Amino acid sequence: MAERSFHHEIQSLRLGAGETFRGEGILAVTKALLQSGVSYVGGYQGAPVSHLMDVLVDAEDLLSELGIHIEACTNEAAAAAMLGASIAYPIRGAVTWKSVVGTNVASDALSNLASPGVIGGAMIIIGEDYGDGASVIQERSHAFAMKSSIWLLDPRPHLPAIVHMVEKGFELSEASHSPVMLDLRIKACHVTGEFETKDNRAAAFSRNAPLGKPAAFDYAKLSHPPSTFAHEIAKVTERMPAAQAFIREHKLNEWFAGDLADIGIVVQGGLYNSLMRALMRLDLADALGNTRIPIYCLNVTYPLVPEEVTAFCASKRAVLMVEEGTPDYIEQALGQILRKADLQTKLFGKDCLPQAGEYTSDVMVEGLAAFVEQAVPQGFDAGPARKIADALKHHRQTAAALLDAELPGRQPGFCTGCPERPVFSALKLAQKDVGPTHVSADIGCHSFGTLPPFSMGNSILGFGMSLASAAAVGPNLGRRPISVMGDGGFWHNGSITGVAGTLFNRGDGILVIMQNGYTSATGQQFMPSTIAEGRRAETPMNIEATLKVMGVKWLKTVRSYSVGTMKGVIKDAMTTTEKGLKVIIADGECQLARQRRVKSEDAAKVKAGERVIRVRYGVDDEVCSGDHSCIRLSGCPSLTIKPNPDPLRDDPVAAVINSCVGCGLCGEVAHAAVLCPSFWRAEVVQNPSRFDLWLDGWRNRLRGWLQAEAVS
Ligand SMILES: O=C(O)C(=O)Cc1c[nH]c2ccccc12
Repeated sequence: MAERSFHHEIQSLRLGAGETFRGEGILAVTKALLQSGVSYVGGYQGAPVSHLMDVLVDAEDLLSELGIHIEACTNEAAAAAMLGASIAYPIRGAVTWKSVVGTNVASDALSNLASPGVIGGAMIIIGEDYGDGASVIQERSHAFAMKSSIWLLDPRPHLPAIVHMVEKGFELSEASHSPVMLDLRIKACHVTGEFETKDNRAAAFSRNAPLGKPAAFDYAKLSHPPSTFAHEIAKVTERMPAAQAFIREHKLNEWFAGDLADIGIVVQGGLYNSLMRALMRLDLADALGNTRIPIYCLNVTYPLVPEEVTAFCASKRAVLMVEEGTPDYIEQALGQILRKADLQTKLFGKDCLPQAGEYTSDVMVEGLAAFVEQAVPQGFDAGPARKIADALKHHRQTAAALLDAELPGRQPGFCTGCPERPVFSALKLAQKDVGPTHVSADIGCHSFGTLPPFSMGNSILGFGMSLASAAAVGPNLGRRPISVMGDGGFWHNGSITGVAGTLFNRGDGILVIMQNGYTSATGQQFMPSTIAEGRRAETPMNIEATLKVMGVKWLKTVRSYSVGTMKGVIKDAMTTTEKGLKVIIADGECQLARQRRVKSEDAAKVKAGERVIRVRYGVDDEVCSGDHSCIRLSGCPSLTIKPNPDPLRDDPVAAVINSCVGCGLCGEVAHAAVLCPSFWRAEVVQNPSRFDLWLDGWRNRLRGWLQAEAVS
């Protein structure tokens, strides 16, 4: 169902003792969970951990053999809540989501989960969506670990290390009675490699072997006062020391020796590979992992183990803390540890490396060069390292200057045939007539409406929060704001924070719900109102019916490709004298999901000799005026330009390329904007019927006559 098929990975999940798993980091985690004897998994998909849920959903058969329950949670708070109750039992559970945003959503449940103390290991696998490839705001998840006494595992991106930390993570959770977070950066999720597998472990208690009775009632185990006061003390007096002892005894943090022994580097485990690459480029390490500067690699970034820190630093004149993002929590903690131990080791960190932004190997090359220059290790000349760093910087600058002149920008945008594109065309056209208003954007594929050619959105907030945010703008703007939300966002929280809130407060405004049937941006997962693959029968939730029951009176469902109708409905919503929330459901299946579905359905039909029609659009070169309004209004990747074949005209003409899926928007937009008669529509018929062949014969004959007429 989702974006990718995981057939291959699912086979790998069955590997036993002594075999070799090959694949991506995030999928190695799934195998590690099975080896750890979890009783359930849950989560909410999002980059870069979507695949963790997807592969487990696809591996339903294996999970039921092992008795593992899987819950596709409606949001991250629901996922955290699962752990919050299961910690009272001797069962292990793992949940996953993207961070930092998902952690924000989960934070209420998370605080409560972290209070009473854990019996069965509780693990949260967070996809740290930070850095150049990230899709959300840039903040650190580290703060959540610190404030809630949740231990933060940050394994170096190496499959055996990641798997080891999953397995040890559960033990740590149980030994210290605390939840743990396994923090996987984008690079760690996608790093490929191999590890030696173990047999999967069925849990002692699971769906196949139920506990049978509830936990004994114990008020002291409830995150409710006055128990919470005791929990707060237990966190610092018992759980933290137990965690530190476990981390030390099981050597979760790693030491790598080097000959420049009077300096050292402390690094977050997740940054280890980039650090090694940077050291290699500076001739300070080799490809086999041998380093000249000693490294203390923190596979657990919270809590720190002060004895380990002082042992590493005691013989060193200077250490560099390589810690990504802001604030520099670990560097501050190192400073305090050194000070309290009265060590004179000089501490470098954010003075050599940037305060903000991803620590790529390029960034680290510069920071390391600055560090060795200032730290002056004995018997070492920092000159060559500085030279290499400068040469690399110069090389990058030269390349950037050259590229800047030659390469056009390539913005991300809607897919070919996306049902959300026409809604923005209609919004643009409607605002031309009734004037501009505040467009409250949201998270999802529709957030691409904020980019050219639409460039619409005066604010964009968290997932499902567009309508809630419009509550402050509407009354003060004097115009109805338009909030855009996906069906994914509606179920994630918009139905409550937005719709219920607006109705309750008798707010006046417009909500456009993009109903495409999936949480598309995260990889086309199913959600409560998904109707694909017969889901309606199983989960009969329906947005239209839900809105009616909630009390929405002004409610219209419009086919999203009908630009003219949509424009009219938006204008009505903007101008009607009727007060209150007006909801427009823009209905159109995610085209990526649809193409995947239709492609296999059509292939089967063609094979069976059945008649199959594909619709294609094109532009008549002779009619196209070359003004390209169609491109400006649509932005479809299949709609482009080509040289004008007419030798008497030099303007390029519009052209539809082969990736067209026949959604028809180019024709529709032209119609709604009263622009252009140059679009044609064709039907490609496979396995034609006798009627098709007869019709085709007559059409050919007619064309022949007309051509003969034109020539004579
Ligand atoms: O998958 C992504 O990249 C997303 O941004 C989607 C998403 C999943 N969970 C969220 C919680 C808050 C904001 C966005 C998301």
